Amino acid sequence: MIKVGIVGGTGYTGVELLRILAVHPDVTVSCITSRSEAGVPVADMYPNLRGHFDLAYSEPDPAVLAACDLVFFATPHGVAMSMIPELMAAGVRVVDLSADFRLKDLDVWSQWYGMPHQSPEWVEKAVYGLPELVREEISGAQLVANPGCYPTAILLGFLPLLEQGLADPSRLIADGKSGASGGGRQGKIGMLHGEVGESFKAYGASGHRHLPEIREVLSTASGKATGVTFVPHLVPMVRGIEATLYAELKDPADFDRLQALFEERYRSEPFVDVMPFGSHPETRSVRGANLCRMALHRQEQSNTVIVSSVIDNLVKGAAGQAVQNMNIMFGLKETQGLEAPALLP
Ligand SMILES: NC(=O)C1=CN([C@@H]2O[C@H](COP(=O)(O)OP(=O)(O)OC[C@H]3O[C@@H](n4cnc5c(N)ncnc54)[C@H](OP(=O)(O)O)[C@@H]3O)[C@@H](O)[C@H]2O)C=CC1
Ligand SMILES: CC(=O)N[C@@H](CCC(=O)OP(=O)(O)O)C(=O)O
Repeated sequence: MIKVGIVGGTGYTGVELLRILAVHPDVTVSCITSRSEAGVPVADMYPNLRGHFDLAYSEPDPAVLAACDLVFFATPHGVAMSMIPELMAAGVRVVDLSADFRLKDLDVWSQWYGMPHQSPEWVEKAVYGLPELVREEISGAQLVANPGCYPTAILLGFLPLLEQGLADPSRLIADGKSGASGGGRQGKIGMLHGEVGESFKAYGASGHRHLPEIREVLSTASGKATGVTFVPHLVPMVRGIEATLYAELKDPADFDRLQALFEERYRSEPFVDVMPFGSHPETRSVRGANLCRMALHRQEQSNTVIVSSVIDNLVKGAAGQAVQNMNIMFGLKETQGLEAPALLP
């Protein structure tokens, strides 16, 4: 059994990790932290977990975490990087759900996250945990940087086009929409039901911290500098991201082979579903599932290919992908604990 610790177990992604790990046959959760709820039994706080966990929340203790085989950080940015050197020295493997190790360029990281990096020596060694892109590297990694939620939906949709050099990499557009759980559980006025309900708005149009992450991964994957316009939106739902992606095809004749190309690219991927050409994937079709579902479109009289990509931000966009990465790191069946279909309606 893999002995797992979770730092940040009261937040949305931490509790989603617990929900998934509750039925994972190869894992025991031995430690789950919260500073504000230390001493409170997990099942008292989250009754959906009654009967699954006897644990109570505890203060983060590096000595206890160092005794785990793997630690998940489901904490705000800046927390994991302060504890990583000690855990790495103890031989613990880590999947960090925050953005601390996602960007390779430290100056760009500091510019977007507003603080100096505390573990620069581990940034280079960390592997960006998008299994559909770098599965082999993940299997040997000690530290995996779990991708951001918007980047997961956007990268999976753009990758087949850029890997094959079919689209102009300088003119990509990603229009992202997220449910409010993407903002986390800590109180923010902008996330109150009275603010989010019956409303729909763009935010971060002049630049969002996921922009450098999307740009860096696409540039590495395509071998070319990539120009992406990314605008996120907040929609009045709890879970889910829909990303509508636009790319200019260099040669319109390639439209005829795009569907086959996407199907081939993801044929052996258990967590990517390419729907029939012209479909409109819905966020509710992936709610609770570790799945990115996508579909291609061609708008009439244009060379623009449109990809609609949906994920559950808390599952394929966070906790599910983190467990997928753990499975790969420990040589388990990649789908272990992640096979449940979406909840619908
Ligand atoms: N929500 C989403 O859809 C996604 C989130 N992420 C990322 O995952 C991480 C967690 O997100 P989310 O679950 O939404 O966040 P929440 O705000 O819901 O939860 C944060 C958790 O971290 C703990 N925490 C906060 N500060 C510290 C600290 N200094 N030291 C130790 N623990 C701390 C909190 O508990 P306590 O304060 O009691 O210790 C809480 O359990 C973030 O980096 C987020 O950006 C990634 C993809 C998607
Ligand atoms: C709706 C909402 O607020 N979404 C968050 C992104 C979700 C998230 O937690 O970002 P990471 O995946 O990088 O951790 C935001 O825009 O900052």
